[in-house]
Amino acid sequence: MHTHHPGEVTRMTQTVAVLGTGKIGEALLSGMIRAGWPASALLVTTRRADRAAELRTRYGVDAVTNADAAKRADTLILAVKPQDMDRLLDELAPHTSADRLVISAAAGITTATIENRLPPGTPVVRVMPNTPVLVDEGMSVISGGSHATAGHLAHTEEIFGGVGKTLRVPESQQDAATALSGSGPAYFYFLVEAMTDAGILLGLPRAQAHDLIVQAAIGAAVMLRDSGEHPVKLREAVTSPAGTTINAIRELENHGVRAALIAALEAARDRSRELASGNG
Ligand SMILES: NC(=O)C1=CN([C@@H]2O[C@H](COP(=O)(O)OP(=O)(O)OC[C@H]3O[C@@H](n4cnc5c(N)ncnc54)[C@H](O)[C@@H]3O)[C@@H](O)[C@H]2O)C=CC1
Ligand SMILES: O=C(O)[C@@H]1CCC=N1
Repeated sequence: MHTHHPGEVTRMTQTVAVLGTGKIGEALLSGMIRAGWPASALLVTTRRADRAAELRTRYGVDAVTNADAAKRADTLILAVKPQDMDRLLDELAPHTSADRLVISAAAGITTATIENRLPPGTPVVRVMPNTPVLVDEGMSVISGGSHATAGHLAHTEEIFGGVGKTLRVPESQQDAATALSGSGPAYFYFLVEAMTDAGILLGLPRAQAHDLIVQAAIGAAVMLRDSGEHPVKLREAVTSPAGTTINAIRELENHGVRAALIAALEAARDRSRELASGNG
């Protein structure tokens, strides 16, 4: 008896192209290969020939032109910067057809903007992934455009679900999701960097300070994910009466760290909105 994973048939018969293979494009490509996509079903496009050669060697995938990718691939994943999207859509439009699924990972760019530039009826899905897709702990936030069916969304989840979690949201929430989740890892890296500096100030060697903070981050992250407890409860459990932690917390409050984070994520959301209007 054979048991078929519903995704298997799709995977064997579908070609997926990653257009623009920079940081997020390559992260996704490597994740798809780890998740079992055959290299023969994957195409990439790049701006530079040496980059194409590098990706061919590293992953065994074919590097082609954007026009060829549009002709050959069933699913096109657009992973160029929002500022480069206009030009990419110009290159694709004459060669693609409405039976292609177009997935955009670009911050800010709406499905309507992409639909308007491609053959009428083209299904478009907007996804905001993040770089932890590199370690299969990504978060990909997904919204369908006006021609995206349940099947298109499921196919998108199959691709991005191989490298982490997925969540569907209405497209009106994508700018917020970008601020929280797309940019989110950067805030944690920033905190680790700052706290490692603090360790230096307190006299620890940099490597030890780094390791202590990273392990605190991992421990805290796993507890946040697995304990089912509210973050306030978890923090209270660390904060002993008249102890060390409360002294640190008072300084964080004095320096407005909570308000700073709220303002920071609001600024990221606003920038995502600006990028929608092609504001380089
Ligand atoms: N870096 C991140 O954490 C995340 C990035 N994104 C989105 O992913 C997109 C790419 O971001 P990054 O990977 O950080 O930038 P990146 O600059 O590393 O990658 C973009 C790549 O696209 C290539 N490119 C540009 N125009 C091209 C064209 N016409 N044909 C072929 N290749 C072309 C560039 O040479 C570059 O390698 C952006 O739209 C960004 O909003 C989304 C989620 C997270
Ligand atoms: O910084 C950016 O614009 C991209 C989108 C989300 C993460 N990186």
